[in-house]
This record gives sequence, structure tokens and C-alpha cells, in this order.
Amino acid sequence: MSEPISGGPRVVVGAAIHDGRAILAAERAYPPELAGLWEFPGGKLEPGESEAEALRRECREELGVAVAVGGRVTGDLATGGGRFLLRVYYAEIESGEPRAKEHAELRWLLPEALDSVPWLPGNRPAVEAIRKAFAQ
Ligand SMILES: Nc1nc2c([nH]c(=O)n2[C@H]2C[C@H](O)[C@@H](COP(=O)(O)OP(=O)(O)OP(=O)(O)O)O2)c(=O)[nH]1
Repeated sequence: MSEPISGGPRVVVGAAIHDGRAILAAERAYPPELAGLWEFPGGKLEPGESEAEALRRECREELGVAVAVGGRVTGDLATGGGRFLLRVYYAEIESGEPRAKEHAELRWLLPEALDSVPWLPGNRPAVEAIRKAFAQ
């Protein structure tokens, strides 16, 4: 598949999967410079794919679950030194039990424990927004 000629940032979608209380965080296993940092399951949009389709595909591939995609958590977040635009959506599991097929570890985090893992730096505003949204 060819790359777009205008070398603008690529859209990356992330799923803030929640069960009404906790958020599913995932520890990256690769590449070495990102391994050990935590993220929302997701990845780059493939050509012709909608953001919801990309999220459903990535959650199936990475976690083995089907998700229903909800609303956006925040506006676009620039990550990867400006190479990516991260768009995080709320999501809920429709079927399956999440397993770390590509990640080093998965953890359900309550809002007060969201800071217990080192997030990818670009994810901070989304993590903050989730904490506020879930705070009682
Ligand atoms: N999946 C994901 N990527 C994120 C998040 N935050 C963040 O800065 N990124 C960055 C890390 C990566 O450089 C890039 C997405 O790459 P990725 O490796 O997840 O994408 P992909 O699944 O399509 O991977 P690949 O096939 O290209 O290896 O976006 C996040 O919350 N989730």
C-alpha cells in the first residue's frame, strides 16, 4: 500500500475501553524505545478504513475482543514528535475477555490508579480527561 504524498501526520486511534468503573491500559512490548510505556489499544488507520473500523480491528487483533466504539475522549493529540495525531475514543467490550496478544501486560485501572503506570507522554491529556470523567 502506498504512503500519502503529503507527509502530514498519520492518524492513530486508541480505545479507552471501560467497564463503567475501570479503564483498560496496555503496556507496549515494542519497539524498544516505547517498551514499558502504557497506552490505549489501537494503532494506525489503514487506507479506506473509518476510525471506528480501525478501533474494532485493532481491539480484535491485539486483545481478541469485539468492542462498541463510543465518543471521543479529547481532541487530537500530537504524538511521536509530530508524526502522529492520536484520537482516543471510549469503547466497551461487546464480547470476549481481553488477552495481551501483542502487549506485555494489560491492567484494569480505577480512576484513582490511572497514574500508577507510565503512559506514553502524548497520552497525558486523554488520561486526565478520563480521570475527570470517571471521578465521582
Ligand atoms: N496504539 C497506540 N499508539 C499510541 C498511543 N499513544 C501514542 O503516542 N501512540 C503512538 C505509538 C506509536 O508510535 C503510534 C502507533 O503505533 P502502533 O504501533 O500502535 O500502530 P500499529 O498497531 O498500526 O502498528 P504497526 O503495524 O505500524 O507496527 O502511535 C496509544 O494510546 N495507543
